[in-house]
Amino acid sequence: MPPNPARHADAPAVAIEGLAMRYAGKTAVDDLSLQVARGSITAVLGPNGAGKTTTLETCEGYRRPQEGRVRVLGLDPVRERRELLPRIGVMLQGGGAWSGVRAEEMLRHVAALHAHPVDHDLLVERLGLAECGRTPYRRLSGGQQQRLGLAMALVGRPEIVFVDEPTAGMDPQARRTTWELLEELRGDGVTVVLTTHYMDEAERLADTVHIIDHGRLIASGSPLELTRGGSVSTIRLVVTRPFPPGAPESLTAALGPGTSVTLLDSLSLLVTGPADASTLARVSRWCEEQGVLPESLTLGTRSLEDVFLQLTGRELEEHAS
Ligand SMILES: Nc1ncnc2c1ncn2[C@@H]1O[C@H](COP(=O)(O)OP(=O)(O)OP(=O)(O)O)[C@@H](O)[C@H]1O
Repeated sequence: MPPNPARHADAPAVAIEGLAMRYAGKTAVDDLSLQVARGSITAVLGPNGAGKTTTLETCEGYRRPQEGRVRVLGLDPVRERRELLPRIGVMLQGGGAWSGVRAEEMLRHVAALHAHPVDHDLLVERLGLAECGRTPYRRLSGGQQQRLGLAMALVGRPEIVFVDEPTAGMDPQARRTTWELLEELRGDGVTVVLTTHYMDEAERLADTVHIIDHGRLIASGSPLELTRGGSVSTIRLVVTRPFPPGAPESLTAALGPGTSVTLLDSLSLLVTGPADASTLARVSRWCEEQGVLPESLTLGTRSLEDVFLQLTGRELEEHAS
């Protein structure tokens, strides 16, 4: 059946209900439900192994949901794959191109599969691929492979693109270009679903962030909603000698209700809550009572990093590759 964008025109770009996926009995995705609005950029954020790629692969039709239901543009990605495929763009982790093929040939090949591909030369220039057009895929740098993967996802003028860790391995310039490109796509009404474990990427780009950990959705909202407006609300305490046992509990008791304390490592901890003068004074009084010498006491705005830390008790980046 030829693509018919009018079918399910009111359906969300992505609707996932109760998705569960297991590999050899090990749970990768656990009762996950989320929706993606059309024309938005949505980031699925989580550490390595959280289940991001598996979730995306069910949306792309590469994996059949073991439990639950997945719809993309109102269509079943497995049963209605032929109808859906021309309408989606997919950037796989690890590129998805044949190892011996030249970059430009690969892009032309993918373009030829689509009825109305975008201007190939424009895409090559935009993504800085001109200089490596004749280079075999396996000889491209990691960042060039990423950029080619992105070009392959976009060349077919998709209504929705799934990009798996789009800027992993890219240099800062290529990262910025990629972000601008994804923002332009949103400006043109294209829906972008990306996975990332870069907080700054999610914070900068996404209209909605879904944080997942161990296959479960643990928080959803706009970056502003999740960080409560980025108000000053964290104190990072770094000390010169390891904290005594039970330090987080004892500091929590000293600060009273409304604050939470997370031990980051043996020499640093994060206080989340009102970071006002009285909290600061109590933290330094507690240091004095415990006989620990602060090396630094830093006020900060609550970031997605802090949200993740508070929800899981772990830092995201230490899990990042
Ligand atoms: N083909 C597979 N066979 C067995 N286990 C798998 C397979 N693919 C993924 N897993 C496991 O499922 C879990 C989720 O993996 P997934 O790749 O979806 O996570 P992710 O959040 O995308 O991680 P990353 O950020 O490292 O890409 C992990 O524990 C992973 O080891």
